[in-house]
Amino acid sequence: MPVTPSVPSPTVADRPENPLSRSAFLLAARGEPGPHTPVWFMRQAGRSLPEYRALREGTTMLESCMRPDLVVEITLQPVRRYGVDAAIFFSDIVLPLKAVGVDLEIQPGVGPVVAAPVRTAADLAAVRPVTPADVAYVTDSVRQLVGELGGTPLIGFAGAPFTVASYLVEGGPSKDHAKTKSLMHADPKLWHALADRLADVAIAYLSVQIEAGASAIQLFDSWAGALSPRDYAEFVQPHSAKVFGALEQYGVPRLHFGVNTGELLGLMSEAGADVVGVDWRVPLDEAVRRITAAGGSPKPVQGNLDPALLFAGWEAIEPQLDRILTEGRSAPGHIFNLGHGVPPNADPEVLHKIVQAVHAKSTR
Ligand SMILES: Cc1c2[nH]c(c1CCC(=O)O)Cc1[nH]c(c(CCC(=O)O)c1C)Cc1[nH]c(c(CCC(=O)O)c1C)Cc1[nH]c(c(C)c1CCC(=O)O)C2
Repeated sequence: MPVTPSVPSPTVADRPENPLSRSAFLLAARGEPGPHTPVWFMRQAGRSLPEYRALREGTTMLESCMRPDLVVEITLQPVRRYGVDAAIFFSDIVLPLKAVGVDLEIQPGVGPVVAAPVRTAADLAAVRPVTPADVAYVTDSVRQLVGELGGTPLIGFAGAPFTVASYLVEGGPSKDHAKTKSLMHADPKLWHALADRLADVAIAYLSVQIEAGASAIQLFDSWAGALSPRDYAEFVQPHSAKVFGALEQYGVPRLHFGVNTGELLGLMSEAGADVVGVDWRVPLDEAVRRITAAGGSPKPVQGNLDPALLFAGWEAIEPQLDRILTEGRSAPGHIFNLGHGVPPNADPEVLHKIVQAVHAKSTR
């Protein structure tokens, strides 16, 4: 019986002369031993950094994403300040929709708002995958970044079909995702057409980033935790699996993350992730058990400090780092991260201290 490799095939980053071949992040993502436990933070670039706020002054979020000078500088800011083991490309999950003409904006403090929500088959015509020509600024930005980052890998990313569909169907952020779930059940044919289209959007956008030099990708299904395992398996998993399947050819590690996905970890792993992101609700050793119980082999995991702990003081944070590092050892690889994004009011000093402490505590 053919055995499916659990780690991607070797890429250029594996050649010894490439500084990325020694990247702690890429080694952990492949389940191989490295110099220390790598750290990066979701939303490490952004409002928690004064240098970000200064640079963004007078430019909207989406305009910033289209200017390589800003994208490069904003992506590098947290790498310089924190010494994290990976950079994440500065963009947004709705950028590829904006790039093909979907009328939307990102409202400060609110999130993506869509002028004409997608609720009928006719509305779907507005949504198509990007071509490299639609996002030449992404290729430019990634190429420049890869040149500047040297031995620090760049993570490309996209929104997963469910999370992006939620913004399109609801018209903006939603707590209960009621319109999206209603559409799924009331008109499964339209739902599957929309999710399939959004899988193609993610594939196209991620391919552009990988072809320009991104060393890994993360598919954010931030809001998938709103679904029951049954609905996730029927309405979402096949579409996320299409994204992961299409990217397998590139051989870069594929990370997958959502919030409140404790009940879905096995299914999200099964969708084709090489690394499973875990929020703070499930300890990493238990996450590994859930991933393995789904029938797979153990996989590298990413996470999972509660972002609220950033405000609790070092005395409270440090024991949590020890606990998470210990629990993370039950996985073949552990990438330290928060359980969700850096809150805008987080203290950059605390994040810097966490990077240094995780490195010091895990150096082998
Ligand atoms: C759900 C989601 C979105 N965007 C994203 C997700 C998935 C990740 C997650 O679960 O947090 C992904 C994203 N958005 C952004 C990044 C950049 C890279 C990084 O992580 O440092 C990433 C990875 C920049 C951004 N995207 C956004 C900001 C803030 C805008 C600003 O600085 O004015 C940034 C830095 C805007 C945005 N865009 C979105 C939201 C919910 C918001 C926040 C609204 C707000 O609080 O203002 C949609």
